[in-house]
Amino acid sequence: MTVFAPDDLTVVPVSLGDRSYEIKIGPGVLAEAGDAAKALGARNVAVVTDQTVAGLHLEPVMASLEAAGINAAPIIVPPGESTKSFAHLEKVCAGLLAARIERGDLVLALGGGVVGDLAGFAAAVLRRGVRAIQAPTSLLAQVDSSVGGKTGINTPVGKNLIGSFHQPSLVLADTDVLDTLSPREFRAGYAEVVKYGLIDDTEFFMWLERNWQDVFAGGAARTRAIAKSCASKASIVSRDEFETGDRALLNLGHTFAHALEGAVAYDGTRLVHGEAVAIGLALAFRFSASLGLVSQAEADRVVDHLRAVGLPTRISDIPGEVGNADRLMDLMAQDKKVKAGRLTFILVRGIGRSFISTDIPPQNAKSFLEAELAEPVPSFDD
Ligand SMILES: NC(=O)c1ccc[n+]([C@@H]2O[C@H](COP(=O)([O-])OP(=O)(O)OC[C@H]3O[C@@H](n4cnc5c(N)ncnc54)[C@H](O)[C@@H]3O)[C@@H](O)[C@H]2O)c1
Ligand SMILES: O=C(O)C(=O)C[C@@H](O)[C@H](O)[C@H](O)COP(=O)(O)O
Ligand SMILES: [Zn+2]
Repeated sequence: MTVFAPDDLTVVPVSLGDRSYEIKIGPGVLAEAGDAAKALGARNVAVVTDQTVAGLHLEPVMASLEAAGINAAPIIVPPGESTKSFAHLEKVCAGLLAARIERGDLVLALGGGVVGDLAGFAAAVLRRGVRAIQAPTSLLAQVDSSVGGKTGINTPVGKNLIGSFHQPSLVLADTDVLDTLSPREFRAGYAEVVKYGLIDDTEFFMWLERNWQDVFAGGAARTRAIAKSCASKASIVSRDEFETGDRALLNLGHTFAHALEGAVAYDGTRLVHGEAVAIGLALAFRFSASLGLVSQAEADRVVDHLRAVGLPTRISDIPGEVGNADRLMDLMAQDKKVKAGRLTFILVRGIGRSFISTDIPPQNAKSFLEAELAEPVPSFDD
């Protein structure tokens, strides 16, 4: 259920019993940070952010907290995927302890998914758990990573392998801050928006095909896409918080995507998460087509949409070497959906018709990847 409140504010509830919370979406909602932290009973708030976001959006958040009588301490990390590491987790935890963040206090994650995952995980383990507010500043974080409580860091053998489920107490998605996001990062976030249509909402995918330019331009269509994405995620998370079933559908494209991110050693100059997801979505559709589950025409339609917005859809779109099929299979073997050594894939019978499959022989996946890697493909914007 999405509640449309006055003054352009959209509120999406996440129903999780005593861990329920609201996602507030709209222009200027970050100004509520101080009152929200006060209402949650915090005296001290540590604002974890990255250097880029700090330079653009930290000051008004600090001012809002201070105006509400809260002691606010910034903790600033370098931008980029390599910050989701043990080394930076240690630094953030040291900063939280130095700021004397107590169990009744709050960690406020101001940034993209990297800051959200890292700060959320630090909050989960600090003093065995303090509360967090997610204040997502990238499109990807507003439509996905700030919602649902997955937090964590990467390791050299795989993405997000160390982490915890730790739901935020509130999500403040300020649509104004997206104006400073780079076109590349906005596009990358859009891949996770498309994902919701592909999982179980054909209508939404068709709406995106018609309206993506308006979503990119900003205004009502963008807010609608963010709210719709949050509502989709909230619905799945509410029925399967700990991914024992349906929540795995949110991983559509991710078995491949995470292996590709690992293969480039989380080098964001070559590949950022949303781009990996775009390639992963295309691979999931082509893999499903190769298994006879979906028509090639339907797979092409998805690829056409991703390419129309400027997203990559092939492994060869990643600059430089990514390694061979064996390397990618090794990385996929560390996927958290592996059960008794068997890979789980999210496959599709159509657009909006995804399902969880645990019975794909590994040889099929390897042959598929070999074929994809052998494909001679000219250029990214082909
Ligand atoms: N927890 C989850 O459920 C979940 C879901 C999806 C993705 N993720 C994780 O999220 C991460 C990707 O998140 P991301 O795409 O936001 O990457 P990110 O956090 O690296 O942000 C992307 C870039 O945009 C910059 N940025 C962020 N907001 C900005 C703004 N308003 N203006 C200007 N620059 C801004 C950042 O400094 C960074 O350089 C990955 O680690 C991925 O694994 C987690
Ligand atoms: O929230 C989820 O569940 C997701 O799968 C969302 C994904 O977009 C996200 O990238 C998530 O971090 C992947 O989860 P993981 O468990 O495969 O690390
Ligand atoms: Zn993702």
